[in-house]
Amino acid sequence: MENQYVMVIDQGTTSTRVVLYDHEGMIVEISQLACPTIRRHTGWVEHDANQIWQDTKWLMQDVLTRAEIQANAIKAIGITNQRETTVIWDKETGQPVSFAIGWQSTQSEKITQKIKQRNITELLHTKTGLWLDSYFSATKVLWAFDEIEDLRLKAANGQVLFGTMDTWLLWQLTKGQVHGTDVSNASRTMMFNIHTLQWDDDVLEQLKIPRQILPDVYNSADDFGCTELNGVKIPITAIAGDQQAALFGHQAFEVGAVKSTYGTGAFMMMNTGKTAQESKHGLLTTIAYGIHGEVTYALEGSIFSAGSAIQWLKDEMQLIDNAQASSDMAYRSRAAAHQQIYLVPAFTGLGAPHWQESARGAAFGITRMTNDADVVRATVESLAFQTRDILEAMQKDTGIALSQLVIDGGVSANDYLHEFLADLLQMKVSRPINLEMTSLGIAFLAGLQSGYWPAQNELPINQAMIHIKQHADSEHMMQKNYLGWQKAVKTVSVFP
Ligand SMILES: Nc1ncnc2c1ncn2[C@@H]1O[C@H](COP(=O)(O)OP(=O)(O)O)[C@@H](O)[C@H]1O
Ligand SMILES: O=P(O)(O)OC[C@H](O)CO
Repeated sequence: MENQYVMVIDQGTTSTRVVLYDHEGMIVEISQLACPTIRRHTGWVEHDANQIWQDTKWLMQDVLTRAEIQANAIKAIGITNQRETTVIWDKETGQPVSFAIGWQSTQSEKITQKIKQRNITELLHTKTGLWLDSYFSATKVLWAFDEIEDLRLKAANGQVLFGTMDTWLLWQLTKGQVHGTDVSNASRTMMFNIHTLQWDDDVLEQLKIPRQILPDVYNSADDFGCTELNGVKIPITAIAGDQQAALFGHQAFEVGAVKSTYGTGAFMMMNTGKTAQESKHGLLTTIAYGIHGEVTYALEGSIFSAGSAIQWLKDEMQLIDNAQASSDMAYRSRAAAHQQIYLVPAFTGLGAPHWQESARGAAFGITRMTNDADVVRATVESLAFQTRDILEAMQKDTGIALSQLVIDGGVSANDYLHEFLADLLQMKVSRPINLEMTSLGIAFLAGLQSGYWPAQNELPINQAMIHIKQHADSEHMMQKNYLGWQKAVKTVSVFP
């Protein structure tokens, strides 16, 4: 395996990255471009799918150049991606019919409300494991059908194709040969039956979405065809949603193993093994990964605003010059300890466990003494409070009392967040030195399928971790703080 690498395409909400991994599971090279967001109206979050494909192609070349290797050193490619984000494109021309509709986008909110009135929420939930919300792809497709001339007809005639970001990139990489996705991504569309592992005819009939626009569904580790890079044919051997890939990256293979990933959003996931455990507390039942025709399920809590709240502090509020500064500033606020304030970042509604898509953000407890550092601290802390909401729901659903948590993703580099999480959750919280668990996970899946690694239990374990334990005297204060947060969230949920 010397001089051979696995190439990962990690198409996230904030950036697109191409990463090379070696046989020890170490990053050899990484190349990254920002993924610009288009905001045509309040609440809309879109991307230019063509631009993402052009950037991906460029990054694949750039990473080879930086690593000074040839394409024939790449054993296999894996794709991982922001989930739910919806692209529809013309089958003949390959041109998207509009911008990609981002997972955070609320433009299909009215459609979602209308469907809610039809009392099919339970049916959708039972079959897909998801709670009806504009977050998932199905209502985004319906929005496009309503808004784009003739699109419904073209879909019925099989002239257009639907895909999440993985499907779009796979179609491009294989020059239109493969229209496919994997079970983990399919399970986020609200059209896929997580029990039969098929697109669900009842759901499609209820929503009036024609089956022929949907991709073929593969295992997460599977043979997805080949792409040509500098004249060399390279197999694409894995696809998985970014959150599921991160679970795999942590090697959270045991039932009950949990991770929380802080990227643009934050997503806590528990491996529930072969059981599609239904949540009674607002979590999602989803597919973690599929290998050799067998799927592993997970419970998931989805937090819509994490890194996006940090970006808001930087871009709109201009309280920090860069994301990294948020940690020092939060510490500065705590040192001054004016008062506990709460910032509920419900910019695009609230996800799990509240599912209030019309909720909007608010700040509570502001006084004449409140300053910029306090707002930054409250924003960083809001990520931890939301994590506790999910953790409590997860413990109630499963009866499993967690004693530690592993975290990853760009925002988990924030030392203040890391320390505050340990205190608030009253447990040891650990983050790996390599925060790119998403790309590591898809490298593992691609490497397993291509024979780069022989078996799941022989994957390299080289994750140096930073561990933080709760402060001995923090429990009482944190309990008080958390009660304040719960009141704040409740208020936001009923406003306006
Ligand atoms: N030290 C930090 N503190 C807080 N946020 C950070 C820090 N470093 C990066 N971020 C945030 O992390 C996010 C990017 O994380 P990443 O995992 O790359 O996201 P994605 O997968 O959604 O593209 C950005 O929103 C950025 O603002
Ligand atoms: O871009 P991320 O890493 O926040 O991930 C987005 C999720 O996949 C949305 O469900």
